[in-house]
Amino acid sequence: MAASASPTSLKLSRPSTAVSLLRHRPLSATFGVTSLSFRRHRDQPRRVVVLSMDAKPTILVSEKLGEAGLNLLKEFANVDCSYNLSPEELCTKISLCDALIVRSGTKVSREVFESSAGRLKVVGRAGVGIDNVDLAAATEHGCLVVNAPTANTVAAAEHGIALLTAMARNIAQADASVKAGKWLRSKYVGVSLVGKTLAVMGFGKVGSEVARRAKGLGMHVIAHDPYAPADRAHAIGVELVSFDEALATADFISLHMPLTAATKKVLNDETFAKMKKGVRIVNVARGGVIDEEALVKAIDAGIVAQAALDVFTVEPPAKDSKLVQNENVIATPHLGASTMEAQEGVAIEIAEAVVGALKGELASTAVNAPMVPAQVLTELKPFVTLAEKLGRLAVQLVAGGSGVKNVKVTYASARAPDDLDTRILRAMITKGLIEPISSVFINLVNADFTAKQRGLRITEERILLDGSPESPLELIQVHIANVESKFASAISDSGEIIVEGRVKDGIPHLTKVGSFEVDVSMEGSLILCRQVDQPGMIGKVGSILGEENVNVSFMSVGRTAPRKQAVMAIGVDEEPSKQSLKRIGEIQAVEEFVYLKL
Ligand SMILES: NC(=O)C1=CN([C@@H]2O[C@H](COP(=O)(O)OP(=O)(O)OC[C@H]3O[C@@H](n4cnc5c(N)ncnc54)[C@H](O)[C@@H]3O)[C@@H](O)[C@H]2O)C=CC1
Ligand SMILES: O=C(O)C(=O)COP(=O)(O)O
Repeated sequence: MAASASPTSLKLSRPSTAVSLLRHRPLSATFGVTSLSFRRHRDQPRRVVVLSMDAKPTILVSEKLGEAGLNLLKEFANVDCSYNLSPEELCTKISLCDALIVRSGTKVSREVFESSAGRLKVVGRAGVGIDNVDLAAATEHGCLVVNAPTANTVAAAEHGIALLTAMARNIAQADASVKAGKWLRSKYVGVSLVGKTLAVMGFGKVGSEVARRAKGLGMHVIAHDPYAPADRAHAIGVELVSFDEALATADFISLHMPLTAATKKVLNDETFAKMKKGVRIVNVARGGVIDEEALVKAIDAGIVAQAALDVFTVEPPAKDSKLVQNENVIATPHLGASTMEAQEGVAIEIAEAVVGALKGELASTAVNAPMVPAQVLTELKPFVTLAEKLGRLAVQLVAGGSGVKNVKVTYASARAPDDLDTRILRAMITKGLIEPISSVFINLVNADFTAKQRGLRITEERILLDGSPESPLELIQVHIANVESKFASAISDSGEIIVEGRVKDGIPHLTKVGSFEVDVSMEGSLILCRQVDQPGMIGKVGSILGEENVNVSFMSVGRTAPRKQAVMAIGVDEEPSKQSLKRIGEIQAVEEFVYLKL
């Protein structure tokens, strides 16, 4: 059945409200001001609708944070600074918090997310390493994790260099002996750095700053990092080498990789055996990248001459730790990021990221969600709303009992597929598909995970259109296969439920249902009626709704041919009573109808 090309439509005028990508529920004071105008209801006064106005969010800060960051947080939220909480105390408090800010000393375990019972929306790590946060659990609970990846880079690099030089010249041991009244000049003869080879393991932000500084000390610097671009290394005169080559040639090894499954205990019995005898090791990364027992053995065997450690597998390490007590080891209590400057920097960086995330903005330092540049997000914003509404509408068209398993999303755009980032759109369609039929809250963080968990397979298809790619997208279609519909006209010729939408003047519009073309703004709620096309239908439906003061915001009729079948789409601001819907269904020409909440 072919539908007519141009649906008839009446007028709408309505500003769009803010798009929330990350929030579960409205959080801070959110004012949505809606002014409606519609020809058929000219006598109605303009209205201002306050959508919601909730209390301030609560942010728990569980470790010391710089003052400037705290002040930023306090402008927006209630801030609870509670340090040294036990795991049980943290789990108890967290159910009353919308955000949690930690450093390396707080374990944000699965239990923390479970105890939050859905309230915790963002965990901010005031620093780089997120190995103390259970990322999988965060994602499963739809909780965004953000970090502050840049503000402590220089501090960590400077600490690495401080440990390197202190170790080479026995500064810590010599200082302790002078304070103990000794004067052991021949015992503390050190080694020179100039001309020695330093292997930087992990050539990221800290690693490359260490390399730059070590070159300034006259060292020959090599680096191992399977993911670092060679040109970045060449630019500062560093050669990238294999792991084994780094171990075999280094006089000093400085560790700067994250702690991951791949880097856990990467220095172990086997790898110590590959090192040059007398090598010296600096670790400002994470204790877990070294097998600490193996390090003690390697020191005892003379393979490792000295080690300078800022980080430990368990922090603080045991008082009688053989490693810490070894006279060839110098240790600091995880001080890499602890400069006044770095702490003010990370505090501001994390406060901005957490406040932004609580406002529903996308964070550029998100660890478990797509990072989308601000200008791409601005462009996609109306399509984000459209995507969610299409998903919401499509799933409500499915007849009860038939499970949605296969959804295809088609994006038609004149932009090259690589220029269109659909991750947010897919997440919002998923949100629209799942939320109306479950109690789960979906956001950008947990959308893919939740879809997979529910056996919902979402495939995406791009259609490349001719023409000017001014807008990122022309239209989005959502197809649901292998289901029955409670509105048979929503099933297209291909046997799937199809809904299609476009953005017009910044407002999402429904432009197709099944094979019928309509044009109705997707705000408020929607009544879809299939009827025999005949005069007076709009009036009949309109007056039933008008009788109970239900405001019609938009009407559109898509028909196969004059006086044949037509689908009428009616946008309403208020929910009509069951009685009114029944009366619409009883209009003689109406063959089927459905009421949908957008
Ligand atoms: N002690 C302290 O207070 C501080 C410690 N850190 C730690 O320093 C480390 C580095 O931090 P950033 O440089 O900011 O991170 P980054 O992400 O900029 O750099 C990490 C680098 O490690 C590389 N890498 C990943 N797997 C590797 C592997 N198997 N072998 C070699 N390289 C690998 C990555 O490609 C990346 O280039 C992290 O573990 C971080 O937690 C950072 C700041 C302060
Ligand atoms: O940023 C990092 O990765 C750090 O290790 C710094 O840890 P901290 O914030 O000082 O507990």
